[in-house]
Amino acid sequence: MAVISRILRFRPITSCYYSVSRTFSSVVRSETDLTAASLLAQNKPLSLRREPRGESVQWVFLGCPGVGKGTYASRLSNLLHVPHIATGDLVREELSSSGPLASQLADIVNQGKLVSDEIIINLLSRRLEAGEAKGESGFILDGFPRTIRQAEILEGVTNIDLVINLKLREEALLAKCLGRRICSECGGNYNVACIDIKDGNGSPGMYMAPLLPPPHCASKLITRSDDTEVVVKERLRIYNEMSQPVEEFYRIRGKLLEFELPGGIPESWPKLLQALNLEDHEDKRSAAA
Ligand SMILES: Nc1ncnc2c1ncn2[C@@H]1O[C@H](COP(=O)(O)OP(=O)(O)O)[C@@H](O)[C@H]1O
Repeated sequence: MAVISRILRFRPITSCYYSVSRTFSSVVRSETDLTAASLLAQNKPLSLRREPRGESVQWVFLGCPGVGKGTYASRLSNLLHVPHIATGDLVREELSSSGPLASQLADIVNQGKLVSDEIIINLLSRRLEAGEAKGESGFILDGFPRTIRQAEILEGVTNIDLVINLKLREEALLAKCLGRRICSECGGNYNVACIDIKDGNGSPGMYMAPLLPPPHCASKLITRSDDTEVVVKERLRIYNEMSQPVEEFYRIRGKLLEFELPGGIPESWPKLLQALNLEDHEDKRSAAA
């Protein structure tokens, strides 16, 4: 089983093998050590040997706020039996705790800014270590990496198989974010926005039905505090500035699969499965459960 926090072996240019036991977080902290981060910073060749991890995928979802990363990452996680790890969820869990980071994080998140690489990597490594202790293998990351530095660190500690870049027409993104609702009891994600873009100027129309909650959740819906118009616009701006370069990072490494969402879940899910060569997967009907 290989997760990021396991023992990694690096082959530096001297050609002898070093065995470096590092947690993901220590890669960031110790800049002078022989780590993936420092080798990358010095432009030294790095060869990473991983232990076999069976069939578990190590995938990443990229895409603007509101595009639907959580929806499709969670469906694929059910289908492929690997954990869906959303760094936004890790940040929100920390926010709702009384931990020392909570008030510092609230200010950052409510302004639509990015949390520091160090904090996010600490949260992620804690989550990966807890998963490893439970015997998890593989992952679908959602919301990480979001900066080139995060992508370099991730690339330095493990091999990402595939990066799915979800795209949605810009007119729909803001409405999708503003329509997001969460059930305060079961945590279910819904969307009350009804996107109905008419044909025009040579572009086809697009319809995305709302994703309404079942009756027992309907009276318990809440809106994320960072899903206001001002904050969503800032998050979209920051995505374009800080996270879009991550797409290019993976494109030049031949790992990027671009996927333009053709509409809502009924149209998009089968097409995504097709693009991933999973259309014949036996569990696909239960994936949405
Ligand atoms: N990889 C990351 N790096 C820095 N900040 C992050 C990261 N992931 C999540 N966050 C913080 O958590 C917030 C919510 O993240 P997320 O739920 O992924 O939102 P979005 O809907 O914008 O994709 C972000 O606006 C940011 O403040």
